[in-house]
Amino acid sequence: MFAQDTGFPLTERDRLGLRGLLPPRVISFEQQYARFIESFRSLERNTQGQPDNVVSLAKWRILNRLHDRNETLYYRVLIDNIKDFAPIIYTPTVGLVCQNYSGLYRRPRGMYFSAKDKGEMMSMIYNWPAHQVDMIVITDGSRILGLGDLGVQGIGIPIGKLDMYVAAAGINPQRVLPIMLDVGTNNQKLLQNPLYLGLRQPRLEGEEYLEIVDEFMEAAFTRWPKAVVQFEDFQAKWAFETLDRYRKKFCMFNDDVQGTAGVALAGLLGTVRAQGRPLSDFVNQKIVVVGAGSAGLGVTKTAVQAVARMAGISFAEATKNFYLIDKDGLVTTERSKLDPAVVPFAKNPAEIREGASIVEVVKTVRPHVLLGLSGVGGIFNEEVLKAMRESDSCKPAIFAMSNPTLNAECTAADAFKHAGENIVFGSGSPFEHVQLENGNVGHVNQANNMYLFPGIGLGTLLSGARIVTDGMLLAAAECLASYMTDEQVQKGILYPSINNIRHITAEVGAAVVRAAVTDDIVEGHGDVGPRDLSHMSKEETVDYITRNMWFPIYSPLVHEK
Ligand SMILES: NC(=O)c1ccc[n+]([C@@H]2O[C@H](COP(=O)([O-])OP(=O)(O)OC[C@H]3O[C@@H](n4cnc5c(N)ncnc54)[C@H](O)[C@@H]3O)[C@@H](O)[C@H]2O)c1
Ligand SMILES: O=C(O)C[C@H](O)C(=O)O
Ligand SMILES: [Mg+2]
Repeated sequence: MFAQDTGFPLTERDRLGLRGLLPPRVISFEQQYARFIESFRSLERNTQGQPDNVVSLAKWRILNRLHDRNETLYYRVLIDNIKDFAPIIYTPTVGLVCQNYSGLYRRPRGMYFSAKDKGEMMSMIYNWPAHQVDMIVITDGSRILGLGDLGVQGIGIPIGKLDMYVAAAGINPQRVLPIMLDVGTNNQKLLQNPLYLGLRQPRLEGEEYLEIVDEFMEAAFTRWPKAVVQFEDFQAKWAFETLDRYRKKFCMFNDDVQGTAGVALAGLLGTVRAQGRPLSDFVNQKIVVVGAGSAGLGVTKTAVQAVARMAGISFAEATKNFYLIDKDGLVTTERSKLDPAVVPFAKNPAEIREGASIVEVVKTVRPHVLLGLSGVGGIFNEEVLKAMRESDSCKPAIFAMSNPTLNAECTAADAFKHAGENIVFGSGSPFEHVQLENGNVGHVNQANNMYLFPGIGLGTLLSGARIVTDGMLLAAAECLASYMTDEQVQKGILYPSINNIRHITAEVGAAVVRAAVTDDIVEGHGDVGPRDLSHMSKEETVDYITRNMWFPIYSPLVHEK
C-alpha cells in the first residue's frame, strides 16, 4: 500500500486514500535514492573493523528492508549498483542468509509447499495474489550452494535468483515467484533448532518425493501455463531425475546442471582463445573436472558434446581428454558401484590408477584446465596449484567454481601465487583482482551461472516456447563465449563485467529466442506471434528483448474499486 512511501504525489495520495497517512512533504525518487545510498554508506562506515559475516548480514538486512518497503527503489539501487549489491543479495552472502534464515525471518516472501500439503496444491497455488507469473525459481533446499541440506531455509536462493532475474533480465517483480518445496530435512542441527521454520521430519524419498514435485508442477502450470520454471540447488539425484522427468513436458530447466554447463563451456572456449589458439583447438584441451555432482557432470557432458561436434567424433571418443574426480578420487572403470551417470567418463585404470588424487592426476595429465565444482573449500591447495605450473598449456586455466567464497576450491590470490602469473582464473563467487609481482593485474572472472540463467529464462518466456531445448541452451552458451573481444580474452577476461549484465542478458535472450525459432517451437508472446519472431533479424530480436525488460520507475497506481 505504501509502495512509494513519501514519494507519492498528492493526487495519488488522494486517489489511494492515503492523504494524511504520510508526512506532508513529497520526496522525489532521486532524493529517496540518495537517502538510501547515504544510509548504506554510513552503515559501511559504522561497521568498519567488524567481522565480515556481521557486516554482510547488516548489509543484507538494510537491502531486505528496502525490498519490503519500496520495490521500485530497491530494484533501481540494485540495477545501478549491481557490482556492489549482487554479492549481498546473491552469492556469497545469500548463503549466510540461508544458514541463518529461521533467525533472520521477519516476513514471508514467495510460497511454501510442504509434504503436509499433498492433495492441496492445486487450490493453494491460487492463494498467490498476483494474476500473472512469468518466472518461478524452485528449490527443495537439499543442496544449497556448497553448504549442504538447509531445508526450508534454502528459500533464500530462489529469492536471490529472482532478484537477479529482475535486475539482469528485467522480469517484472510483480511476476516472479520464489518457491520452497519443503519435504523435510536431513540436517540434524536444523531439526533440533526450536526456531527452525520447516517441517521437522526427515526428507521424503523415492516415489513419495516425486509425487510432491509432480503435484506442484501440475498446479503451477495449470494456473500459469506460460510460466518458466527454474530448478535450483536440488541434490544431484533429484536434479537429474526431475530434469529428465519434466523437460519434455513443462517449460523448465535446471540452472545448476544446464546454466552452469553453458557458463563453463563459454569459459573453456575462452581459455582456448586466451592461449592465442583457434577455437578448433578445443578438441585437444585436457580438462580435469573435480566434482561429479549435478554441476560437474553437467559441465563435463556439455563440454564433451562440444568436442564431439567440433571434431566430428563420437561422444565416447570425445571423452578421451576429460578426467573426472569425485570424493573418492579419479573415476575409473575399476570402481565398484559406479554411478551410471559417471560411467561414460570413467577412465581406463591402465592410464591412471582408480581413485588417484587431484595432485596425482594433475601431475600425470598436465591438463590445460583444472575446474572445480566439488563444494570443498581449499581443495586446490598449494601442491595442486604448483603442479599446474607443469601444464601443457602456455596459459593454464583454473576455475574454482564452488560457492560461497569459503567453499571455493582456492582463492584468486593463491591461484596466481602458486600456479603462476600467466594463468586464467575464474571463481563462482567474486574475488578482488590480484596485483601481480610482474606489475600486471591478475584478472578474476566470476564463472557463475548468473551470466546465463537470466537470458535463458527471459528468452524462453519471450519466445513462448513450451520447453527449453538443447539448441536454446547451446545458443546461450555460444553467445556468452563470443561476447568478449580477442583483446579482452588475451588479457584473461573471459566474461563481461557484471555491470553489463542487462546487455549480456539481452544478447543471450535473443540467442535463445532465435534458437527456439530454429527448433520451430516458438508460440510468441503478447502481441508478437511466431511469424513475427521468425522474421526478426538478430538486431531486431535483441531490440525486442530489450523493449520487454521492466525498468524500475514509479508509475501511478490505479485504485481498484
Ligand atoms: N559457479 C557456478 O555457477 C556454480 C553452479 C552450480 C554449482 N556450483 C557449486 O558447485 C558445487 C557443487 O555443486 P553440485 O550441485 O555439483 O553438488 P553435488 O553435491 O551434486 O556434487 C558435489 C561433487 O563433489 C564431489 N566431492 C566431494 N568432496 C570431494 C573431494 N574432497 N574431492 C573431490 N570431489 C569431491 C562429490 O563426490 C560430488 O561428485 C557447490 O559448491 C555449488 O555452489 C557453482
Ligand atoms: O548460486 C550461485 O551463485 C551459483 C550456483 O547456482 C550454485 O549453486 O552455486
Ligand atoms: Mg545453484
